[in-house]
Amino acid sequence: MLVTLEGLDGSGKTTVWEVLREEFPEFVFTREPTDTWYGEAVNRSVEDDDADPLAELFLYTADHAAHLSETVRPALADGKVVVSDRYSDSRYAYQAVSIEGEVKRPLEYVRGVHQPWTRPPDATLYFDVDPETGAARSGATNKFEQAAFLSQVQSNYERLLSAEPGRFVRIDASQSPEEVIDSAVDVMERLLADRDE
Ligand SMILES: Nc1ncnc2c1ncn2[C@@H]1O[C@H](COP(=O)(O)OP(=O)(O)OP(=O)(O)O)[C@@H](O)[C@H]1O
Ligand SMILES: Cc1cn([C@H]2C[C@H](O)[C@@H](COP(=O)(O)O)O2)c(=O)[nH]c1=O
Repeated sequence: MLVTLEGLDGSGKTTVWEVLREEFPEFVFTREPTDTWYGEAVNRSVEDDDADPLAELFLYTADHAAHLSETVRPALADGKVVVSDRYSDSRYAYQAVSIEGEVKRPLEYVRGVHQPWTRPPDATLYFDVDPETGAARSGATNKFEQAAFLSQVQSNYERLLSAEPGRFVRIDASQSPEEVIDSAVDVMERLLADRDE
C-alpha cells in the first residue's frame, strides 16, 4: 500500500511523517524531492528564482521516475507499506501553477506526463492549511513559500480532492501539532484495518 502526505509548504507534513516513522517502524518512509543527486538537482532549481518552469517540472519528474524505480516499486513488490512525504500530487498542484501560460490546461498536462508510467497512491493524507499560515510557518524563504503562490497551489489541490474524494483524507492542519498527529495516526490505523478486512 502506498500512502502519500500532501499539502502546502508549512502544512506540517514532515512533522507528521517523522512521528509516523516512529509509530510504524515496519513501513518504508520516503520523500520527494529525494535525497539522491536527482533530488539535489531539484533543490538547486527550487533555490533559483529564474529557473525555467518547464525545465523544473521535468527535473521533479525525473526525480519521481528514479524514486519509483529505485525505492517505491521495490518496496511495494516486497509487500511493504510505503509512506511518502510529497509525491505526484505535489507536481500536479505546484508545477501546474508555475508552468501557467507555457501550455494549455497545465494541471491536465502535468497529469498526462505522469499517467502512462507512474504508480498512483492508494491513499493520500491532505494537510489542509490556509496559504498565509503555510507561508508563515515555512519561513517564506523561496519562490514557492509565498502566500499568493500557495493560494493558487491550494486551488489545484482542491481540484484534485474533488476529482478523487475516495483517495484523499482531509486533515485540518490548522490544529495544534498534537491534534494533527493524532488525526494522522488515526487515519493510518483505519487504512491498515480496511486493508486487512
Ligand atoms: N500543527 C502545527 N501548528 C503549528 N506549527 C506547526 C504545526 N505543524 C508543524 N508546525 C511547524 O511549522 C513548520 C513547518 O512544518 P513542517 O516542516 O512539518 O511542514 P511541511 O508541510 O513539511 O513543510 P514543507 O513542505 O515546506 O517542507 C515547522 O517549524 C513546524 O514545527
Ligand atoms: C515534490 C515537489 C515539491 N515541490 C516544492 C514544494 C516545496 O516548496 C519544495 C521542496 O519540497 P519540501 O517538501 O519543502 O522539501 O518543492 C514542487 O513544487 N513540486 C513537487 O513535485
